[in-house]
Amino acid sequence: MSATIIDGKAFAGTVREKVAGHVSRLKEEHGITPGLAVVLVGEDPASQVYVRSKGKMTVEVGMKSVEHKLDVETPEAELLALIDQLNNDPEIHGILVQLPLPKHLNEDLVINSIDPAKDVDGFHISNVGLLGTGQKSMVPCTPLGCLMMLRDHHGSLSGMDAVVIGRSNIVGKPMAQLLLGDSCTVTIAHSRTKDLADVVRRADIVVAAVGRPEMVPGDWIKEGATVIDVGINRIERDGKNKLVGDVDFDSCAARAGAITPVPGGVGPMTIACLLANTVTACCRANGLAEPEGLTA
Ligand SMILES: NC(=O)C1=CN([C@@H]2O[C@H](COP(=O)(O)OP(=O)(O)OC[C@H]3O[C@@H](n4cnc5c(N)ncnc54)[C@H](OP(=O)(O)O)[C@@H]3O)[C@@H](O)[C@H]2O)C=CC1
Ligand SMILES: Nc1nc(=O)c2c([nH]1)NC[C@@H]1CN(c3ccc(C(=O)N[C@@H](CCC(=O)O)C(=O)O)cc3)C=[N+]21
Repeated sequence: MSATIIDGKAFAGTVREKVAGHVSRLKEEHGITPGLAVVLVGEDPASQVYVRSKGKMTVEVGMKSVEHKLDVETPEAELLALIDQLNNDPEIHGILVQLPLPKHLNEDLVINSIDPAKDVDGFHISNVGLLGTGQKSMVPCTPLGCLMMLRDHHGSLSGMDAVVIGRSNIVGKPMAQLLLGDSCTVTIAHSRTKDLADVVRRADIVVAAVGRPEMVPGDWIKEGATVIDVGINRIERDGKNKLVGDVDFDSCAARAGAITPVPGGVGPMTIACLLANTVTACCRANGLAEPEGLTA
């Protein structure tokens, strides 16, 4: 079997077009411009790539984009003061603090100081709790992007066996919640999982979010399964820098029914969902009907 390649880049383009439509409506009918603030502390290379393309796309869909780049040694009180200022700024509807933060900063404290209504990453403890109990929340962008691609490909996910490899707060756990919400039978695997190969072989849907280049080989994949590769790993091969995922693309594509590539899969959807969440937050903040099809 030769897999369908799920084109995340193209799908993200259609999501951004929808977002742009809502942005122009908000501007014309209500005189409101959705605003997104991104806070970057220090110079994590992965985060820099993300911030760059995010800023460009925010402006492309007609939103206001604000970037705060802080020194790597910024004291916690200063970061918290900036977040407080953004929480109280009526022109800012979404706040994203790039992770990971430098070691001297308490990540939980920082994230939980963001106004949950402006927490477009969906990492605040209130949003995590709302998602876990099936209530309306801000949904983390990467898992939301994965869910949109899965729904688009399969229609209903009800009753499917899903395995999520990775249990981080930003990808693995919220991904599992969303799949459960769509009535999958969900297994969360991690570094202590016994016989990962066996666990993955049972799955109709495999979401790999590990951070280990090409660790999932094709012979773990059930014939016809859908493979969503969240991994973003920079490696050197044949003297060249290359971006690869957490699955071995060629051997997995040979067995899967559908698979997302890296680059051009989950990454662009993450950014599109960030913009979607900002429009959703803006509508909610202004008591307006929120866009359909842009949330979980
Ligand atoms: N495309 C996108 O938009 C995004 C991509 N990413 C990428 O996704 C990947 C994962 O990110 P993130 O969740 O933040 O990573 P974390 O490092 O926070 O989590 C990795 C998870 O993988 C598990 N793990 C590690 N080694 C193994 C192993 N040998 N077998 C099984 N499980 C293992 C860990 O288990 P344990 O808990 O036991 O340690 C952990 O739960 C990275 O490549 C990252 O760059 C991240 C965010 C967005
Ligand atoms: N608070 C916070 N929220 C995040 O969502 C968050 C974060 N911190 N820290 C870093 C990770 C990583 N991340 C990516 C998003 C898009 C691409 C992306 O668009 N990738 C392109 C390739 C880009 C390239 O060429 O390097 C692709 O896969 O096609 C990558 C990585 C979001 N993260």
